[in-house]
Amino acid sequence: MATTIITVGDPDRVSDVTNYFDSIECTVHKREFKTQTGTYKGKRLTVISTGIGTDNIDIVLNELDALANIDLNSRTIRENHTELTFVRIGTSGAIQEGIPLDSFLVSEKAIGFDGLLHYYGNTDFLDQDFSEAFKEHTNWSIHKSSPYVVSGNDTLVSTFVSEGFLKGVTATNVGFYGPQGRKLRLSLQDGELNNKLHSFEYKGQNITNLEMETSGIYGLAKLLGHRAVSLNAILANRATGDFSKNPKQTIDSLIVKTLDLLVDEKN
Ligand SMILES: O=P(O)(O)O[C@H]1O[C@H](CO)[C@@H](O)[C@H]1O
Ligand SMILES: O=c1cc[nH]c(=O)[nH]1
Repeated sequence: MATTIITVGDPDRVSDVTNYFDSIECTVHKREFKTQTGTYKGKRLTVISTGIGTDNIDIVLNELDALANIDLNSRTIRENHTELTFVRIGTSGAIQEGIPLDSFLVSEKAIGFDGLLHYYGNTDFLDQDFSEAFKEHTNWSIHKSSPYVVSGNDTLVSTFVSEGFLKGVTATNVGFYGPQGRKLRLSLQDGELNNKLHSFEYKGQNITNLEMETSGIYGLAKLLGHRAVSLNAILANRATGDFSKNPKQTIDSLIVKTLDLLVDEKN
């Protein structure tokens, strides 16, 4: 495993990334988790698919951390901590009209509706004032997990912002349909939720986009002493109802841009 790890949702996206590599040294595939390690322009990288959702992120981040920081023979924590860098290359839907289709957005923060972080201790880094303001604004049902707010790695976020990525607050949802306000045959507990996300503002920050992994990645990376950044290819704009006409091309350009930026990165 390399110390810089690209996570993607879709197992097929792993080879979309590694097709650009100079060489691939290993491939492993089990369930939705496909992993390839190789080099791109001389930089060693691991690419892993996580499938969908923070429940899978819990498995992926804990197990990759274990490979780096636990001696699996003696089952003891290694004395010297190895810091990993996680870079999510994912897709997302914007909820503000001003975010163009096919743009790239780096998540400065995530607001997680998934509840994963509440199962861990030592989460003092969560922004409680932000989540309290959000719960009040949305009249959040007590039957749902309590939202939590967590930041990405500042240095990594700045690197991508300086390369023209938009910056935003990403809502990590616990599902794709009801939790993201999509209606097929079922009615919603709060049909106004996406409008409330759209109108929410806290200290000049708006919620910008929806996806399903970032809060778990940011939260576990902080707990485990790693760096993380989440990059979103904006394929839908839920506020305008528009969808990308070239999703494959947009994801591909995000992959190439990210790989080139990672070559210049420190780890
Ligand atoms: O394209 P990926 O990386 O899977 O990301 C987004 O797409 C999936 C939902 O379609 C969720 O995993 C969401 O986070
Ligand atoms: O709207 C979207 C697009 C991609 N992934 C999501 O979870 N939501």
